[in-house]
Amino acid sequence: MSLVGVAQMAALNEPFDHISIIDLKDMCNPDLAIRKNLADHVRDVCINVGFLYLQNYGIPDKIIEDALEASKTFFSLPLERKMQFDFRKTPNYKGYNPLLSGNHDPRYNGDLHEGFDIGWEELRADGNDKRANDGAMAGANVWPADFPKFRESVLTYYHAAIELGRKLFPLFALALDLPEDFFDDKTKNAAAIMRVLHYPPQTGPVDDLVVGIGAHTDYECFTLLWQEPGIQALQVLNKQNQWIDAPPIPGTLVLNLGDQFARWTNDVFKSTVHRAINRGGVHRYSIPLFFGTDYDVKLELCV
Ligand SMILES: O=C(O)CCC(=O)C(=O)O
Ligand SMILES: [Fe+2]
Repeated sequence: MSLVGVAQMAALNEPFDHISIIDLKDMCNPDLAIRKNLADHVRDVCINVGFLYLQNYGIPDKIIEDALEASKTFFSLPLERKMQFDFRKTPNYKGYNPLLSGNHDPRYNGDLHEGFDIGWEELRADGNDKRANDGAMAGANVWPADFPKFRESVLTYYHAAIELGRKLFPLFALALDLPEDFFDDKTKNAAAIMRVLHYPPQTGPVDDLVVGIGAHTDYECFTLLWQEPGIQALQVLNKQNQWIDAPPIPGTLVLNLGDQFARWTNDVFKSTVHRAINRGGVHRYSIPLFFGTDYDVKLELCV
């Protein structure tokens, strides 16, 4: 059946009420039939939901723990110190985003989170860069010089997640019935902006105009999201406009599709609206990494 046929069937389906777990253990299996079987599951979820959990994603816990620890320390610094890295003062929006500086959904009063944005950078600057730091978001990252652990830990996670993202493109290609190397020449200097986020607890009377991050879709091909265990905040909108909780599931990352894949597939793949509200009474941290292609890739219909 063609993808369009599958999409027509999907349109008849019930709105989703949960988010599936996809096990990546067979992602690089030498047997194509096994990889294809995995890709078929991915395709189904991409057409119907646009959100999934990834299991066996291959990033060691220690790398995640270190990035979390360093992020907590950074966000606990005094505001004046953090404001030295204000993203509005840096080339192409790298650095610190204070609370309420963003507003993903203009109906609300601003996003109740602070963040720190980085783009491509080699961990060791030895002149052997694996790729060029070019494209629309080119420009150096900014880092607190007296807190080297922050750069080391956050960038180590960034590179581990980039490795994972690179392996996912062939899986998406298979899911779209394309050659597995379809994205290879389109992801040489792929867009890959990562944000470390801190959501303070939302306490007091519930005000629907106050959210951690307002309802939105992501822009790129897909997002890999690590969210802090044990704290429910992320929600995903289904076809009946119901908010479905996407709680952290131990041992998984969340993956959601973005507008670039939706546009590229003529909306066969779904870029699903989501938001986060941190009403659990505790501080919450999350780390999304937004994967696009090279900035100059032409989006020609691929299904
Ligand atoms: O923090 C989260 O769970 C969601 C973050 C998000 O949706 C985003 O940064 O685009
Ligand atoms: Fe998002």
